[in-house]
Amino acid sequence: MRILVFGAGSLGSLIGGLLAATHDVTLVGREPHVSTVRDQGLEITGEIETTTYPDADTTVPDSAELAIVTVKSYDTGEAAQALRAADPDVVLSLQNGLGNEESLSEPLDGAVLAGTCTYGARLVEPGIVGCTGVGTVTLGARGGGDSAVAERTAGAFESADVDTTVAADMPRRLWEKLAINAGINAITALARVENGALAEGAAGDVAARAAAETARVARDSGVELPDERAIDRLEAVVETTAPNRSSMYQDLEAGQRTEIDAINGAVCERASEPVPINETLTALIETWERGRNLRS
Ligand SMILES: NC(=O)C1=CN([C@@H]2O[C@H](COP(=O)(O)OP(=O)(O)OC[C@H]3O[C@@H](n4cnc5c(N)ncnc54)[C@H](OP(=O)(O)O)[C@@H]3O)[C@@H](O)[C@H]2O)C=CC1
Ligand SMILES: CC(C)(CO)C(=O)C(=O)O
Repeated sequence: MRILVFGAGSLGSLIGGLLAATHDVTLVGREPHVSTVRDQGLEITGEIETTTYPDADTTVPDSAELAIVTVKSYDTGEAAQALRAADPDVVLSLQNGLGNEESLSEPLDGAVLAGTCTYGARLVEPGIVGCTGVGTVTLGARGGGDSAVAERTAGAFESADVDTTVAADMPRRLWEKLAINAGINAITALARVENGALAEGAAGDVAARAAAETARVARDSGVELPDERAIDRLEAVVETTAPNRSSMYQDLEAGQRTEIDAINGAVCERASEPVPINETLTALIETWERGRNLRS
């Protein structure tokens, strides 16, 4: 399959690098990473060790069967515009947060699939990406239901040994992942603690309330997600990722913009009743971003 990965940072390089073992892959990213990959190949280190040889560029090729989007959520609109030149048959987002599929489907004609990914990745240096956790890609029709396109896409991932599940309930899964990120990311970033610090105490209670608010907004949006399910999933992820620094904690440490708009901000935007925990977390992170001139 001719696959284009838009946003060859940490996750895009890992997934694109793995897919390049059996597919014709182009990584679209930044210099000097893309020239290093073109010249020397992409080295994957950590929990998976291999070198593959995807093509790499700063602009999109003129066609693609599948485009995988792995930019940060605040760059999705720009990614969608850039992808018009490749006119991909199928577009798949593996990003965190809500609203990415909507941003992609507006300017693009191809089928847009929803996805989540529990692989962990970190760009170590140009040409080298670390796999910090072997996980699963879950994908399916963005509105839910069976999808032959999703089955074909999953087949392409599996033929490259990327563990993949096709799900007929992607809306619920996206909200469930959102509840986890809404509970963990901003709190660990603001308190500068690893995920495991939310296993007990006041911060853990606030995280559970953020997840429960998210579940309520999901139900108001027509997605069946009980509070207990959202809190159970949050607690399970806090336990399994206890030593991790959340991506938002890492963003704050690096002085970079966060994905707050697509996480707690997305909950606030869709809520028809007050969601005080999500509103507070959004306001605090946005204030930090404004103070750093990372948002207008
Ligand atoms: N890393 C991980 O383990 C996981 C990440 N995710 C999600 O995946 C998404 C990506 O995360 P991650 O890989 O960590 O982020 P990164 O910032 O490492 O990767 C995104 C890359 O896309 C590049 N990019 C943005 N816009 C363009 C453009 N117009 N042209 C070319 N390149 C562009 C960025 O460059 P620049 O920074 O210069 O703009 C950056 O290199 C997020 O939504 C994240 O939440 C989900 C699961 C796991
Ligand atoms: C699941 C979790 C919270 C793991 O750290 C994550 O997705 C993130 O940090 O963005």
